[in-house]
Amino acid sequence: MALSNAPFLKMNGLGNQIIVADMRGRKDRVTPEAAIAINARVETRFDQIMAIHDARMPGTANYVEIINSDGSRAQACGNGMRCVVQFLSAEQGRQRFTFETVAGILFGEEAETGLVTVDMGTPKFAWYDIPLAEEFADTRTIELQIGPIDAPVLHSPSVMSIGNPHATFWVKDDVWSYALDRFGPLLENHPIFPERANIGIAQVVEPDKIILRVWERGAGLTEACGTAACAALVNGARTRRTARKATVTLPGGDLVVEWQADDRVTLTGPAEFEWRGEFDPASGAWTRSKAA
Ligand SMILES: N[C@@H](CCC[C@H](N)C(=O)O)C(=O)O
Repeated sequence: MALSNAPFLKMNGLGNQIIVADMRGRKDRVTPEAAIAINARVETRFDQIMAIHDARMPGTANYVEIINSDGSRAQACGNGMRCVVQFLSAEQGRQRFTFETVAGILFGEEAETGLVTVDMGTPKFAWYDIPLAEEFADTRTIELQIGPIDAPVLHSPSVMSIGNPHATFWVKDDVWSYALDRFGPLLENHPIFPERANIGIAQVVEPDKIILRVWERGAGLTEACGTAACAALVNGARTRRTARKATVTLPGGDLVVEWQADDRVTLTGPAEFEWRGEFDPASGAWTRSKAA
């Protein structure tokens, strides 16, 4: 028997294109084929689908699954979590939520200002946790063998996991002068990253100001990436380039990231509703709702 369509909201978190799929009360999942089909249409091009399922663990509001636009599954998505918090907050009239994700238990809260803060958990630095394909005693700076690319600074990133794998490459000049569209795929798929990696190019302007561009694993160049902003701040602080709290400016705008004394990392920024529709989680066939 065919299942009914599931409702979705098209949202964005600082220009990170997000589809919030309401899978509550259902047993099925969004398939990779559906994600690829949805992304193939210009109107629904997206970076991540955040699929909200019924809670599986006591004490959590929901289980949230994350699907990249290439159909792969991700463990964490900061901008998407803010969209989920804003959707549930508007629906339920309460501001604080606890979620289960593959990356662990995360917390989110919408403030009176409309900005949303998510607690993204604790960073991991061990090579096997990121993961890397070979042992590195110190992941604050690793040397990559990349072959003859014309940007030597793109050989020595700081690497870590904030649920998902990140490499932050530090540059002293303008982040826009680097052909991230060309280097991104090469670095994302470098053999040192057995599960691929999100690639950030970061410039520290002041200890509390970072400019960042990101090539996302499974999604390519995006306007903003919340977990990459967390990685830039944490990697910046552990290499003594930045303070433990900073504004991270991405093409889509600003995020505030703090690496707290208890080791947890928080991310604050906007989330915006665009339009709603319904879709078939198996095939990706969708229609836009007439209601706003
Ligand atoms: N847009 C995200 C990150 C989404 C997941 C990432 N592409 C991955 O595969 O790890 C964010 O805001 O954090």
